Amino acid sequence: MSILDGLNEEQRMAAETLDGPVLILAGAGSGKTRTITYRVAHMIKEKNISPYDILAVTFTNKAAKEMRERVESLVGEDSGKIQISTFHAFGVKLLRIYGKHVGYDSNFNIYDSDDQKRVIKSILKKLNMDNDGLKPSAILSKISKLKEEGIFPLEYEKMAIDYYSKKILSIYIEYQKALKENNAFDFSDILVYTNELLNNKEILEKLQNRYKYIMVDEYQDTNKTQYNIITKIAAKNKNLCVVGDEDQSIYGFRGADIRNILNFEKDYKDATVIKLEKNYRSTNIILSTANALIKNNETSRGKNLWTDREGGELISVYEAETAGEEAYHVSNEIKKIVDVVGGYKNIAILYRTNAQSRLFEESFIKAKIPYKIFGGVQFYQRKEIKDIISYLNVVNNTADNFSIRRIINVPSRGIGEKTIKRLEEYREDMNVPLFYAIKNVDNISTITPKARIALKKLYSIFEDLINLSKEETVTDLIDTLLERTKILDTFKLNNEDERVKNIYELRNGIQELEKENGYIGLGDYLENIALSANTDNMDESDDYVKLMTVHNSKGLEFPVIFMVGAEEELFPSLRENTEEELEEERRLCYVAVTRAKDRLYITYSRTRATFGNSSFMRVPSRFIGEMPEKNLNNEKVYMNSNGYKNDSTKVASELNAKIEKNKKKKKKFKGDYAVGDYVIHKKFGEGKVKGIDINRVDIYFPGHGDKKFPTKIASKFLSKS
Ligand SMILES: Nc1ncnc2c1ncn2[C@@H]1O[C@H](COP(=O)(O)OP(=O)(O)OP(=O)(O)O)[C@@H](O)[C@H]1O
Ligand SMILES: [Mg+2]
Repeated sequence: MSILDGLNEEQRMAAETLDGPVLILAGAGSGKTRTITYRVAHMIKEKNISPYDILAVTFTNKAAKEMRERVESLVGEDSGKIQISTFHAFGVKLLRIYGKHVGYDSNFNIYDSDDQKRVIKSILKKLNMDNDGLKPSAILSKISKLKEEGIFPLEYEKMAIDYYSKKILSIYIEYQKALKENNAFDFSDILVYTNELLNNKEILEKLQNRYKYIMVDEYQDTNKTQYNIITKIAAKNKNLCVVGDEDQSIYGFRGADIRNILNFEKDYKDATVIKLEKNYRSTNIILSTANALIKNNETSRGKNLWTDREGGELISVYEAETAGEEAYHVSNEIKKIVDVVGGYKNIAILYRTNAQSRLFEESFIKAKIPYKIFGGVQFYQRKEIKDIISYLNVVNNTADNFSIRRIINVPSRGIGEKTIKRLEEYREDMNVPLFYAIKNVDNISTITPKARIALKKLYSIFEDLINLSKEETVTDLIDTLLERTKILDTFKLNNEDERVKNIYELRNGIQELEKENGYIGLGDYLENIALSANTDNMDESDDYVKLMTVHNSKGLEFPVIFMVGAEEELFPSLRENTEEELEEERRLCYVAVTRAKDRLYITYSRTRATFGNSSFMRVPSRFIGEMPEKNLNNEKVYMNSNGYKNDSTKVASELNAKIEKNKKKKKKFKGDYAVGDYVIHKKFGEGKVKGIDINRVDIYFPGHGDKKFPTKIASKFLSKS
């Protein structure tokens, strides 16, 4: 009996080939993740390889947790010694140890997008650009993209020749400086600096000697920095096993580079390449549908995935009149099938954008269907929770000015704008963190006695918390924090019960965590929160319907999938219309379809409110038309015996005709704009018309995002390009 008995021949071969580079390139549901999980167990249990020698990188915390549990069930508690984590968690671990080499203290904080926005805003102010019409979120996504592609300020300087890029460059430089000054990393920087660490020969050698066997799941979605990190550490032993599926690369928009997996054989000439062709997940109906769909991608190399699960339920396609009716239909179907499919827990709703969740939520509440949404605004993003976390951030890292600024007057303690301005001036003059300016408030003569007392009180709270944090649990820390700041009293006074409840929930969560894991240091706790992701708390056994974006469903599987909102301009969502982007959307659809084990439902609506209240006529997604007709069971009103495709074309052309008619009608009073036209705006520069509504023109301006103008007055702002 071997652990590897649980694998088929090809999988087994991949799990047994331990020396040298191995590439497992295979389609969805073929057991890639299972293979590396078993491979790890086999190494430890049957090959006597020390668990400390192994580095396994997964795409999400959830995947890491699952892999660890799986390995544990196969080998026992040795699994705890293996480094199984996401790239980010691995990076943080290294930076805690070696951060000094890249200019960081080990107690660094991790900034989320809200923190990042605050940093950007303060820089815009500092550079006198806050009236330039630049959107912090647009700047941030540009900077992150540059980082993910490995382009740092020095390199960007050479590329930044136009007006807009030059502005971005100056913000980028200041931004990096600010993060370092506050001893904080943003998400991308965790990887960027981890990679930089590895330029230190001594450190690199240490890591190369330690991690003799490396495995990476979902390799098709690694970016350049992640690629570099792995390549460097693996360079000595070259025992690198990567698994992935080029047809599931869905993070190109965020800098993932599909070439990393496609060039593996070039990078490692002696690589063993293994293809897995048997799909264990889905019925033949679902699998053949996915195969047919992905064939439409030029870049797809074609797959011979097969399954012995012959036949299966046809894919149900449903056309709703409105988006609300779509949600209603889904609730109805769920009620019909829930008992047959083994409960709500076996059902997932996948959509293209988080915004679509609202209607489903409403309809599930009405229908009394238990559900949980993964993604959207997260618990830790709530104001009151962020406030508490900001206090803890300061306790953990007193250089963190942004966290201090956030809570300096929360709850209100009489510290006003003027006082803050004087503290900031002192901070700048003396070149110290804000924390020390507060400590030395007696030296700032311009601060009023009243404000001075308040600041001293705040400082003493911090002093006590910092002392406590060295020996007490995080729960104790929170209790003292609540008691000393009286933050709950303010909420209670204002009848903000929800906030009070949330803070208690936070506290209970910490207590649970401590019960499970014993003592947890403050730094570890904060890291845990910062790296937590949407799908972390998904428990397969809890009996509720799970709702999430297709992106978040990556690597997961469910007996029943509802793929909703299958409409042109939503899925595929065509932002800029390039062929490459369309192919990424198709890969996303392939991911959605292949999450389903037994049943797949596809729904779309003929109308959907997009801009504010107005309803837009919709066209069914081209992806439906690319699926084999014989696999689809149309519940469409327009269906007849000729099969789906004909109808799809008919419906589409009918809708298109309507849209054209509407467009023409609108053209009269909207000043002659048509979708696809280029226009010029004084402030935002050149933009492209994306959509026209009865009363709005929707225009995309590179660098500024989407802007909407009332049609009646649009011509005042815009001229034709
Ligand atoms: N040899 C096997 N015997 C039994 N079940 C298997 C085997 N290989 C895979 N499976 C099962 O098939 C399903 C899909 O496997 P897995 O999630 O590892 O596939 P994957 O290739 O990683 O999929 P994805 O591309 O979606 O990440 C799982 O439920 C897994 O347990
Ligand atoms: Mg997988």
